[in-house]
Amino acid sequence: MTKPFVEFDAVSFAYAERPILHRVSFCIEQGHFTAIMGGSGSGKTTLLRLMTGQLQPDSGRVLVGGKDLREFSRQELHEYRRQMGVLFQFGALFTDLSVFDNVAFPLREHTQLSEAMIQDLVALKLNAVGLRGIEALMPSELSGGMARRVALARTIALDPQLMLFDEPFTGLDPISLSVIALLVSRINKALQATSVMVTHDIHQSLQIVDQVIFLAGGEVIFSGTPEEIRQTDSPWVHQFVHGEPDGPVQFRYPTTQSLEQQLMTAKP
Ligand SMILES: Nc1ncnc2c1ncn2[C@@H]1O[C@H](COP(=O)(O)OP(=O)(O)OP(=O)(O)O)[C@@H](O)[C@H]1O
Repeated sequence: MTKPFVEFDAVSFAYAERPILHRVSFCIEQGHFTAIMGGSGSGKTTLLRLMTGQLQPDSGRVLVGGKDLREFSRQELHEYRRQMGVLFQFGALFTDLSVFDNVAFPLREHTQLSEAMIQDLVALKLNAVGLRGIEALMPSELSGGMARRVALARTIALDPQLMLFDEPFTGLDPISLSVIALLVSRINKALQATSVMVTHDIHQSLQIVDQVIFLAGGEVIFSGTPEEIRQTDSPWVHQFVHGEPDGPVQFRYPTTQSLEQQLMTAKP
C-alpha cells in the first residue's frame, strides 16, 4: 500500500504580479518516481522550490506526510530538508575539494560519524555510481558525465527519503545520459526513496518513472503513468512526446504588446 508523500492542494503562486501556477493539485506517492515536464518557463523549477519550502504558495497548500509545510516548526523543516537529496542541472561540485571530500561533505556537515565510517560510506556511494577508485581526483580532472555521477553520489550520501532532480540529464552525451538515468532509477529503488525529477527528456523519463505530470499555462494539463501517456490523445502530451515545435505549447514568452506596436514605439 502506498501513501502520499508530497501533495499539492490547489496551489497558486506568482512572482510579484506574474502568475506562474494556478490551483495546481497532484499527489506524489511514497517510494514513487515522478517526472515533472512542461515547456520552458512553465514553472517546473518553481514547483520544486515550493516542495522544498524555499517558496510559499500564495494560496493552497503543500503537504508533506499529510502536514502543511507552513505549519512545520523550524526543527521539522530542518529535519525534512536533511532527509532531502537535491541534484541540480549542472550538479556543481566544490572545485577546490577532491571527489572524496565532495561526497564526504554532507556526512561531515550533518552527522557525527567517525572518519573511518565516512571513508566506508564514501566508498559505498561511489561504488553505487560506478566510480569507486577516483576518490583522489579533483573535479577539474573529471568528464562532465563523471562529475554528474559524483554529484549524484553526494546527493545520496545521507540516504535521502526524498530526492529532487532538476534537469539531471542536461548537457550530457547520449551514453552518459543513459548511465545517469539508469543510476537514478536504480538508486531510487535501492533507497526506496520518493523521487521527483524536472526534465525535458520524455523518452528517458518514460522508461524510468512511475508517473509524469505535465504543466502548461500554470496548470496540470495531464498526469499519468508512462502507459497512460503513450495511449493518451491529449494534443499537449502528443506535442511533447513527438517534440513538435507547433502545437498547444507556445515557445514565445507571453507579452501583451505586438511586435508591430513595439517597433512603432518612439525610441529615446
Ligand atoms: N525569482 C524569480 N523572480 C521572478 N520571476 C521568476 C523567478 N524565477 C523564475 N521566474 C519566472 O517564472 C517562470 C517560471 O520559471 P521556472 O524556472 O519555474 O520555469 P521552468 O519550467 O523550470 O523553466 P525551464 O524549463 O526553462 O528551466 C519563468 O518565466 C521565469 O522567468
